[in-house]
Amino acid sequence: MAETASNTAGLRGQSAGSTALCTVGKSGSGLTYRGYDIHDLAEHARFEEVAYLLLKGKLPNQAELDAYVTRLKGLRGLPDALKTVLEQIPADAHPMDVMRTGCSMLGNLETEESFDEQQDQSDRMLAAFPSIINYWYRYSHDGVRIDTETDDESVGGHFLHLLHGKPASELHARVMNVSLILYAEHEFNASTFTARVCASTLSDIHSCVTGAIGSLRGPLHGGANEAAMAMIEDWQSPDEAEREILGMLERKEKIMGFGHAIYRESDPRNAIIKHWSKRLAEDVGDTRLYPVSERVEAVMWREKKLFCNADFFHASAYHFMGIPTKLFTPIFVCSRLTGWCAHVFEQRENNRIIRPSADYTGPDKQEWLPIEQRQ
Ligand SMILES: CC(=O)SCCNC(=O)CCNC(=O)[C@H](O)C(C)(C)COP(=O)(O)OP(=O)(O)OC[C@H]1O[C@@H](n2cnc3c(N)ncnc32)[C@H](O)[C@@H]1OP(=O)(O)O
Ligand SMILES: O=C([O-])CC(=O)C(=O)O
Repeated sequence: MAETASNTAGLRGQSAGSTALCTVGKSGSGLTYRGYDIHDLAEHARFEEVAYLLLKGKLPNQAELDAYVTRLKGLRGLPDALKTVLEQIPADAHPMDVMRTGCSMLGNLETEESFDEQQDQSDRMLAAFPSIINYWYRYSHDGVRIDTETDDESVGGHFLHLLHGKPASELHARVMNVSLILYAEHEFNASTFTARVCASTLSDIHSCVTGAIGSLRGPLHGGANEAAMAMIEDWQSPDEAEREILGMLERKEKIMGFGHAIYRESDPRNAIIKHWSKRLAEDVGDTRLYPVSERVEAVMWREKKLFCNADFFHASAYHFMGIPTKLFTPIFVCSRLTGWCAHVFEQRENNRIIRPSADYTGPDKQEWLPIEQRQ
């Protein structure tokens, strides 16, 4: 019997292809999108500019950005057949399942007939995904059929407007903008790799994105922001949080929102979203969740030298903006969609079907047994 090659588990450290889209942790902890540093993008850019950068290959000039924002605004409406499907999905469904179904249904109604449509299809999903999730959420939870075609200038503002039924405050729109930028792209992470594998079979873009949504759903990946919130929400004080974390570490449980497959010392997105979480905590007068989060961060570093990844302070930041925990990972979808689609384009440009080999660990050759002789 062949031996398990444990050093290949999770394909860690192995190059599985090349990309011009993103660097992750190349010199310790760096993160760039097409060469632009994440700090510059989070400080100066609009998410729509970053989407343009990833999807069209360069930063837009003002006229191009204006036209792109107008274009996205015009793509927010949902076909009736999609609304009908969303209305069938129960309120207790997981919103990531709703996203997966919504994307797949959109692909049925507006099928990508040729790869020449890939840009248009990506723009459509970028504009329509906040509509899909919030149409379902508001219908199933509040019994209202919302008009998804709002006039908000940004994807993040559109999302919050649909969710709360009123335009987002300047602070909330700003934080959503930063959050969507931070989540947009991350090289060959699990969901993006899923999209690329699917693209490599020359499948359609909705299949690539639907598969990626499924990969992002899990708590070891995008689902960690939601899982982190579920972990910290009941802790009443930093001392209680410390006791609980020490207990979890003792029991060898995973602490959601910590650690990373690539970064070794820090995740550069953490300091950025942490800053905004603090601003939001001040805004809502929080004296519990933010201090609890900071203590968890300190204890994890002290005990395990494990650092917060992008997800941990997203939990408190989203919570302070009144976003229900179950909608955290769908927001990640609305952002990472841009990275997924850009990777699909890149895969298609220089395609070879992705098909690695495996080290066999099963039994040696066996004798065929007729069914009546089997135990
Ligand atoms: C947007 C994103 O997707 S970011 C990732 C979001 N996911 C999470 O936050 C879930 C919690 N974190 C994890 O499960 C992991 O850190 C992952 C999945 C992100 C990375 O997994 P790996 O690459 O296998 O982690 P890595 O090799 O660095 O693990 C080293 C050790 O630290 C431990 N460790 C890593 N993360 C954690 C954690 N969050 N809590 C407790 N222990 C951890 C591992 O169990 C491993 O211990 P071992 O050597 O005794 O088995
Ligand atoms: O890169 C990864 O492994 C996980 C991921 O998507 C991210 O951190 O944004």
